[in-house]
Amino acid sequence: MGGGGREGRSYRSRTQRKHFKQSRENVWKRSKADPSAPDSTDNPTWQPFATQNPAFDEYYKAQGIVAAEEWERFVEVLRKALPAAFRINSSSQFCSDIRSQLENDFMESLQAEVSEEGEAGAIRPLPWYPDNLAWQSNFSRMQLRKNQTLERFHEFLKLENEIGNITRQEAVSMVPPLFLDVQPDHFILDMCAAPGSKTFQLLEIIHQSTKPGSLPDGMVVANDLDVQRCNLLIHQTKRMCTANLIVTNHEAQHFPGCRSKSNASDKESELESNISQLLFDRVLCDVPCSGDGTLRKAPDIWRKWNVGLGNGLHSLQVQIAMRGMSLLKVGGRMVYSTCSMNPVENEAVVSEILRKCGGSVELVDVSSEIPQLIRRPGLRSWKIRDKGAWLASYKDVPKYRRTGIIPSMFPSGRSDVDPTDNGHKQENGTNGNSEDALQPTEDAMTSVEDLDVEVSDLPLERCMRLVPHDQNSGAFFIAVLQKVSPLPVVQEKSTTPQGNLVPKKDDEPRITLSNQIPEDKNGKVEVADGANEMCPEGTSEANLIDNEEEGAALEPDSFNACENHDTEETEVPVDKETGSGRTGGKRKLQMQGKWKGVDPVVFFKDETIISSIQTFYGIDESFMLYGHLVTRNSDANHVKRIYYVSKSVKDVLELNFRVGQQLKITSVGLKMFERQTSREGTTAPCSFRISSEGLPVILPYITKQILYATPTDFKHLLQYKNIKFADFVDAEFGQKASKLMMGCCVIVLKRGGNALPDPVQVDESTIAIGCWKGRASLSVMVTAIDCQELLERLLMRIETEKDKSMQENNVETAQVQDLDNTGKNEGTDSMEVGING
Ligand SMILES: C[S@@+](CC[C@H](N)C(=O)[O-])C[C@H]1O[C@@H](n2cnc3c(N)ncnc32)[C@H](O)[C@@H]1O
Repeated sequence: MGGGGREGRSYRSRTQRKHFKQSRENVWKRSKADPSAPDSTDNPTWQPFATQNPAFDEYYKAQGIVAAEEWERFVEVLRKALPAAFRINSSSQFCSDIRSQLENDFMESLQAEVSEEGEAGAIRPLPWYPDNLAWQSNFSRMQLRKNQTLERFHEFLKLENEIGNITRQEAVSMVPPLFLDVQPDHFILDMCAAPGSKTFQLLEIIHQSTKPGSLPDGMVVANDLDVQRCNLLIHQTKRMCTANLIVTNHEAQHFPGCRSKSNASDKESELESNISQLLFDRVLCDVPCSGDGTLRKAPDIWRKWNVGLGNGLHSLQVQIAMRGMSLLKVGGRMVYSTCSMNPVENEAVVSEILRKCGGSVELVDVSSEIPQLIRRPGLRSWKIRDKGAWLASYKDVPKYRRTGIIPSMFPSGRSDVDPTDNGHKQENGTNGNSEDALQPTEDAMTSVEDLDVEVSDLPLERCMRLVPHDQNSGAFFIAVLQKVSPLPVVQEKSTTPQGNLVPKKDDEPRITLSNQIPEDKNGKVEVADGANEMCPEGTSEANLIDNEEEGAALEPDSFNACENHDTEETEVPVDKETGSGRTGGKRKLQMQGKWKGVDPVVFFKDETIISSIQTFYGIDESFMLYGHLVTRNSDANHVKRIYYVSKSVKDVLELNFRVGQQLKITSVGLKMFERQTSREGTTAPCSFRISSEGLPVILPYITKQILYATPTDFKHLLQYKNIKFADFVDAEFGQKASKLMMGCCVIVLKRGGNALPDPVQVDESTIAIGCWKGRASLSVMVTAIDCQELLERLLMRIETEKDKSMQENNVETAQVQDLDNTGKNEGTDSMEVGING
């Protein structure tokens, strides 16, 4: 099982959050859908959400997802607002500091508040999540605001959330990635990934044991059909600052297989890359679902819920899961999950996967994994509700409903109907699809007890259903599947609605009627040839351009997308773009790529620029630049940002070129270098600065333009953003800084004694920031909010270290005290006072 380990992780950057901050809802503000929202009483037109639905009660009582005697408790908890849960980002440099703050400070102080007022619960780590990295808080927003201790906690949550050091995520939604057993060298496909909370977790896991400056061998492909939701995903994952992620925009059920047909001309590239097909070690299949497991968070679902929602999604869920299975390597693991409680979206889908895959896929017994997590076994028996009637097996389905209600929805998956039988239960003559009667009929209620329900012979008890009243959470369904051998050739249309088995002819595309999954040519692995895929509906060109401008990590060089970004993110004077490359003030014409509206990703190979960067920063040769840099612009003279990709991503990009760009990539790579467009910038020897997010990866390899600063001067830089060389407290540092070449430089916080390694040595605790060496001063190139966070964290660390330093009574003590004193002048705007204080 993978999780966020404490040790040996390489910490990633704390910056690159401007877009994220702008676009992301601040989840610590009151949500409209929060039924417990205290301020709602101020609004006379406000109506609480209905928190009941007779069709829901009838359906789930009959399915027996909880025992009859538990029903009242189950719905009572379902009607309560969900406690807020959040995860500490294990990739954050301040992960341990934040955890200690929660464990040693807030847990205690908040508990005091709770006992004073006689209320239950405060904050607590979720016992089943590794390393105390996931937490749950039981305070309402009103409570958070009403006294000083809680207010402080509220501010902490808001800041860390905004910075990206914590991520709000429903507790149960954190579970599926934990069951994937992810290793750092795994290729992982997250099929329906937006808004990306699980993608983020997966990235954390693959990064957790990498050393500073190295990258994991694995990678994540995060896919979603919805372009706007892909943007949310990109914003989420940007905080991870990873070079090991590709974001794609496909229908998951038709995700391209990228199978390369090797021939002589491919030989050269085959030598460089060891993949000839895009297969994955792990697949997360967190499919679209009816979402009734999120009722506590989204109480409007009470009103909208009907049985048709689940019935209508079953086929798509099977298709997506089957595509996932076909893209999974033999020996690989796939987790199928939904935030729905409905067996037709859960056990029925898992059963159909097992049936279709024959013995080549097993449902894994994970009962011994994450033992602290309370879960219920999957059901082996359920029934289908349609048009106000209960159906025990497919033969009960009226003929006119046999396209909407299909055999795979039933426990046996059998389609054995008498072709002359019209279905005996009811014929009401309507032909609508899947809207249930709002009020169950007396007949339907009585008939449910008399149903001769099918019982599956598959080991479905190995599936997991998390229910709200077991651990005060939302509900979730999880199944862990392992591919033990190649998928069988599907020779027959196995579970067609009509139940007729049609032998497959060799020249026909191998398609199973019930799920429409294209299967591959050799019949061993069912991988669709994605070469002819069309742009999915809804991904218009306009949408895609919006997408990229708002947040794609590897944006096309759209000129209007980044100017503000430059000026806001850095304190360095930055000129507006010259406008070269613009077409009449509008976005420049796009390069012709396979995917309409998405500029192709190209490898950046301009030797002059690469070697100028290498020389300027003295980048050690062991850091692979050639072949790892990509852009969206093939004109090197106009490239504004250069992105870095890991070896694994590089291999996939190369494969993608060989197979005719089957992947529609909306984002890839870690922004490493940005062209400096200010007047000062263009006269600097190197026109590319190192971006904040790329800095942690390249830091250990930089040998020039890098200096240590004392804690005092480092803190002053963060406080005042721009300091004249003569004004540094450490005059030697000021002098050294003045001798750097004009342009971007890196300032590393000096810790410990005076003997400093040269070149700079980097470990997990190294704190470094990008600065700009100008004519007379040094300017910080870090966002204001990141400066604030760094300052606070530094003060906290220094407070902890102060005692140690005092005991040793060395030179460092004086600096710590000095810094401590200046920290008390936090509010002052005067640099003079700050420095002299
Ligand atoms: C349950 S949400 C995924 C949540 C996500 N895994 C997370 O943890 O943040 C389902 C996602 O599936 C996407 N989706 C719906 N139909 C899809 C399809 N055919 N292919 C791929 N994604 C699809 C939706 O846009 C939605 O973002």
